[in-house]
Amino acid sequence: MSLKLESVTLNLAGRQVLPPTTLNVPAGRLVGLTAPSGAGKTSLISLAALLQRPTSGRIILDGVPVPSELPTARILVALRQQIGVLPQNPRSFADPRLTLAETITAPLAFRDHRSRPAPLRYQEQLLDLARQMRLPESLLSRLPSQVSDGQLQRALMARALSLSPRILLCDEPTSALDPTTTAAIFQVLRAAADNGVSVLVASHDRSSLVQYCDKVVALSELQLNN
Ligand SMILES: Nc1ncnc2c1ncn2[C@@H]1O[C@H](COP(=O)(O)OP(=O)(O)OP(=O)(O)O)[C@@H](O)[C@H]1O
Repeated sequence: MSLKLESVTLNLAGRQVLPPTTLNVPAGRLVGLTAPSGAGKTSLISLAALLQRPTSGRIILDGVPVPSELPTARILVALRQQIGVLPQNPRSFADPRLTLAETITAPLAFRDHRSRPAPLRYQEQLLDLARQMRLPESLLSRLPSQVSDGQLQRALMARALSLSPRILLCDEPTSALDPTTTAAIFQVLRAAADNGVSVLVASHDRSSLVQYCDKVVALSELQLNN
């Protein structure tokens, strides 16, 4: 599913935190995004994830603009379920009461209208996702407070992949990882793109972006022609 942000802006607390920005991530492409701290990369990802509405501009999925009037909650949920998001700060995002197994399978439980996480029902997918993310099975019963930042980051990446998204948005996916695990994560992102997923990766690790991405863009370049 292709993702296009067309001259999107975001105002928060009366201030423009994202100036007009245009970005295109075609289906099957892995696009890297670099930006200085505070330039608006997290804001851009939250717009692309349909977690916030742009103040102006349009978001276009597979050529179809997302309505600027809030679509019904059901349509919005259906669209969001096609978009996997790895947040920048895993520690503040993860629910401290859920085990890694519950965290990873929570989107599957939500999709199936379960009121509680049910990792045993999704055991096969859980083990497959953990394997892809190089997470030992023995960690899956632990709480976020009982694992390292890098292990939690990999669990949240597994969560982002759990619904087989058609768009994947990753905010600093390897900030807490060693070089070997970083390479493994980028290989997973590469494989997702090769399977037709549109992948956007924001990272300060420019050398990994250059090594694995089809294209690396600076946020400032996306704002020049608007
Ligand atoms: N709720 C808010 N209200 C007002 N300003 C905000 C709010 N959230 C973020 N900002 C401001 O918006 C700008 C962009 O924030 P954003 O989090 O998108 O930056 P970023 O590029 O992801 O930065 P970093 O790499 O440091 O995480 C920053 O200057 C920030 O201070």
